Amino acid sequence: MSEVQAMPTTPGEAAAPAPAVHVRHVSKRYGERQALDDVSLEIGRGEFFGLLGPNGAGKSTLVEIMEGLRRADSGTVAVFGESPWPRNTALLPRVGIQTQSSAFFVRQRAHEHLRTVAALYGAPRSAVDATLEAVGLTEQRDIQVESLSGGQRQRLAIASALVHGPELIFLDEPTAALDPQARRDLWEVLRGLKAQGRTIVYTTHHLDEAEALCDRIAILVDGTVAVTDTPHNLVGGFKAATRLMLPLGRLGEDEAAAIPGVDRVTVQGGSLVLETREAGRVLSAVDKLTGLDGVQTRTAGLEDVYLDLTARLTRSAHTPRRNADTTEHQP
Ligand SMILES: Nc1ncnc2c1ncn2[C@@H]1O[C@H](COP(=O)(O)OP(=O)(O)OP(=O)(O)O)[C@@H](O)[C@H]1O
Repeated sequence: MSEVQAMPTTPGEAAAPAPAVHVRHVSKRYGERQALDDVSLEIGRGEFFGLLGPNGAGKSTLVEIMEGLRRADSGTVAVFGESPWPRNTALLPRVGIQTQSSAFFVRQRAHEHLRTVAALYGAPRSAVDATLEAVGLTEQRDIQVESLSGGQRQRLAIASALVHGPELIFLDEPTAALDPQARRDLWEVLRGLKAQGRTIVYTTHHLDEAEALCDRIAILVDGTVAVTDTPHNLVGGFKAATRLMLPLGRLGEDEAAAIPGVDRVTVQGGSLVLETREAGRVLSAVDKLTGLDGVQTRTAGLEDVYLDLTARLTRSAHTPRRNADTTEHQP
């Protein structure tokens, strides 16, 4: 098992600042389970980078390796040009980490907890109130951590990752326990951090979030990077069907299916859904038959790209060889 080492630099490379994170050919195995298989990616400074993938794809393992919390079996990782493993104390003030199981000083009040975290990093006390404000916890500052709601604790975990003003922030499903308004509020906080030039590595299962926030995303499937690109390019390159939604009762299913250009007709959530790759032609036919009042159209988004890609790759991975690889290890 080889150590993860700092990236070698050549004289030509020395002039350019190192990327925020550089992962090259990283693999990691837990027993028989290949959690990461030859993963390479580069995250630029100031980039908002999303890490997506189904449960068990290897996202947390990859993030923990980038954070220096876990050692890769092989490959190299560099954070601002330095190896995060073994524990690199020079990187600590530059990196903020929120995990799915963040630890708290539960007997402290929210602001005391954050003050303790700030002190550990040598951050100024003034940062405490500003960070509580940024994550929307000012009103809860005097509440004991153990009495905070799940979503409020989540926000405190995020505040703990931000309070020392790190340049690189790892957020692992930060909106998992947040209500819709708190989620949108956090988006604004994150956009503010991005505007300040900070780099954000963001793990999420919310595709709308990745589409709205991330400059680039990587989709991990079965421990390998299936694709890395901007949400815009991924959606643009995906030739998906457009869905036309008609109020029920407007057209019969058979009548709709007979319209030239309609690929599939289903009934979903009170609508007759027509899938087509010739939206203009079908819309004009629907217009002639029933008018377009109340007709909605939906084009493909990142979620469609993600579902298509992960379904295809997961299907192709479910060969006898893959099954043999995975039967012994459950999360
Ligand atoms: N400490 C461990 N020991 C054994 N197997 C592990 C360990 N940690 C993770 N695994 C396995 O490695 C694979 C990748 O897990 P990982 O947690 O990195 O995936 P993930 O993409 O973060 O999943 P999720 O979206 O569910 O959080 C899974 O099959 C998981 O069961």
